[in-house]
Amino acid sequence: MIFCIADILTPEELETTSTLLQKAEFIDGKTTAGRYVKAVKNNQQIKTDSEITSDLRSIVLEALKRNELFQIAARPKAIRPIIFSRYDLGMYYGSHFDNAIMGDESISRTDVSLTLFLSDPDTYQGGELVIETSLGEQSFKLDAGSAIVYPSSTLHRVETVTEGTRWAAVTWIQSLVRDPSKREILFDLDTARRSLFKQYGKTIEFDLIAKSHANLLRKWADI
Ligand SMILES: O=C(O)CCC(=O)C(=O)O
Ligand SMILES: [Fe+2]
Repeated sequence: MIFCIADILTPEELETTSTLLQKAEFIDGKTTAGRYVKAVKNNQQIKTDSEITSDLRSIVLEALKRNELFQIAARPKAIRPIIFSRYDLGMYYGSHFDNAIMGDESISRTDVSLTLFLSDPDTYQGGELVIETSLGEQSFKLDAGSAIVYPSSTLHRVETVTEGTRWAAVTWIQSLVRDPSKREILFDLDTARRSLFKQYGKTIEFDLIAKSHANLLRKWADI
């Protein structure tokens, strides 16, 4: 499933993030691209070994940790170090899929990809994230502070920016539940369980759904 998650960052966090990004140093995005992807990657990425980057990463990581929808949609086991990217006029990231395994010393599998949009969509033209799905191509350009999570197995691209600058944060998640269809079942049960509890409290129906959710999670989680 593809999820759009609104307002991951608060307006204050968004402002701090924008201020820090303006001061950050950027390098060619090709430096972190694999052999085949280099040819289609034309963007800038923040230098990772700086205090600004660790401050930016903490803000986004904290925001992801407290976001309930992100937690139940992705079921994160590990989150890769967040990359901040910048697409100026003419920049793009052509069609590609993300590496299945990432990292050197600490490696993780990429199950879910995430883009957190950091620019107001009115401030740039182009720059849509386009994902190939079974229903055809779907194009996303979200509000600043909102994120999209989608299966890392998809082909996707970032359209050329034709005006302004597109800022974004991207990362990859190894999920506790590797199979997207199993994640979807757990997501639905979790949503139903929460809604039942909110409406009727701890009823027998709530208990049965909550128990089934927990038992499937126990069956499917790879720890
Ligand atoms: O910036 C985006 O929306 C996606 C970037 C991307 O696909 C990647 O870094 O692999
Ligand atoms: Fe990608």
